[in-house]
Amino acid sequence: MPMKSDLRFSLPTPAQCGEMDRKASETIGISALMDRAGWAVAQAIRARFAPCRVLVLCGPGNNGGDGYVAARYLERAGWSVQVAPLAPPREGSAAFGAAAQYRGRITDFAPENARRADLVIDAVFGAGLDRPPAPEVVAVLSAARTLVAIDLPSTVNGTTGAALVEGPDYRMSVTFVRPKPGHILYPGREICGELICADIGMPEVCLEAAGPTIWLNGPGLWHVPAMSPEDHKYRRGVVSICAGQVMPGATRLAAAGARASGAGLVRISAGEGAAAYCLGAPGLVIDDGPLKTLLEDERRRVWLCGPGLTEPEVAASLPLLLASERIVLADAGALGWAGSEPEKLRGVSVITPHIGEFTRLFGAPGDDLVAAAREAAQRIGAVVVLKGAVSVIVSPDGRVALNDHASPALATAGSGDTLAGVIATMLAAGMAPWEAACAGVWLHGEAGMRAGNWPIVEALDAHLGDARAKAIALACEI
Ligand SMILES: NC(=O)C1=CN([C@@H]2O[C@H](COP(=O)(O)OP(=O)(O)OC[C@H]3O[C@@H](n4cnc5c(N)ncnc54)[C@H](O)[C@@H]3O)[C@@H](O)[C@H]2O)[C@@H](O)CC1
Ligand SMILES: [K+]
Repeated sequence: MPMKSDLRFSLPTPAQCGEMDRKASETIGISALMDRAGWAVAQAIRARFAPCRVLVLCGPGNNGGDGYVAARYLERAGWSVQVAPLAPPREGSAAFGAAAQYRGRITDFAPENARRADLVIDAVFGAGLDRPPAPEVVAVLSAARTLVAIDLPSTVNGTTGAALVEGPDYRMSVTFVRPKPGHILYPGREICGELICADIGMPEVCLEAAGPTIWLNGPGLWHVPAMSPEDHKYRRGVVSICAGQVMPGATRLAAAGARASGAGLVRISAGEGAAAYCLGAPGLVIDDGPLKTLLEDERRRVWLCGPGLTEPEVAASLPLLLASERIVLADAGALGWAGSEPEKLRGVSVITPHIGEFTRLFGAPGDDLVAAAREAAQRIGAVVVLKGAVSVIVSPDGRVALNDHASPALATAGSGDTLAGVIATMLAAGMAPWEAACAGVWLHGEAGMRAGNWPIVEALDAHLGDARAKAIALACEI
């Protein structure tokens, strides 16, 4: 069973929102929530636009109901408003009540009306969108000069962020209670424009009843250990890294990332290649002994295997690490070594593939990254960090964190090696694998945001300590 995490980080799917609405209908009532939702939309628009001619496109469901309410409040504020219904709401529904309360102008659901308006509000479909909208709907949306979505654009899958059809981009989307995964994941994120999440007083029990399993990554969802007067290097944690002879740079970057994010001690297991590392950073310990002997030291629990390793080098190390039941983070060369047989990675704690590595291991993920990463995590029993502009961090128990705390500055060679080092440090500090991976991805993103314009990968290290301090401070505030 997925563990319950803090609801403030939750990203309920549209299906879970349906569950939340059902629970809400037993307590606060949908009409009250709809009134607050429509009011929040009108407020967000009034705060960002000067009074202008508004057309509200209303669908048959509750999303349309929110549209009628927003129309009523904008009209009350003196704006020029028209509503274009796609289809009438079901009699007796909350949306039916909202439509009845709107007594303003009604017009046809037609492209020419959208073209004439200064601002078009899309209240056609929201969480209930369950198939691609008809071409007539897309034609009307596409005719708009400026579009604002209520909850979600009527073209975007709220669970996956996939565009169900090619459609227009929005200036802003106003959602309620919590963002949905489709607001965070690409391309939905880009289509939505500015995202506003309005508090409409949804009782927390309703959100809890929805049973969210997807979370927005951030401090408070996990806690990174702070510095303590009782610290010593083994308490902070030892990170051991398998090193190769051909590409020492990747190993060194991972080692530097591990040290800069607060590891107590970083050791490089270099075997016959030790000479290549001995002249590197003086704070590193280089081991030239056989791996088997190094594994006799029980304090060396956490191992990073993959950055800079050839497949034979992985073959000579990873099976030994797994046999000795170490906490292993597998990346880069280790993923290549597994090829299209991900089961070879069973026993590792965390893997960190980018989309190309993921595809080689598990096949193309398709439109639903979360579902694909979940399946992968279950298949190998390890945390999967699917790296991208929004990284997807999945535990085998089904918990998912979406990380949008990142910067395009991270899209540079070696950045993944640094990340692997940071996650290894979090594991060495005693964090559980999913939490460690979430924390590592966030710290790496924070360092990227602090590193300024076009940083080289080594520049990230200078910001990892401050990133960790910020994560600790933020988690205390929450
Ligand atoms: N979750 C919340 O906290 C709240 C949600 N509210 C609103 O309720 C919305 C969800 O309402 P509903 O569940 O009624 O769903 P929608 O209003 O999104 O759409 C439902 C209807 O559209 C039909 N439909 C879906 N896709 C279609 C397509 N491509 N072509 C034609 N018909 C299609 C469905 O069969 C259904 O009849 C949210 O998006 C939000 O705007 C608010 O009213 C109040 C609070
Ligand atoms: K909508």
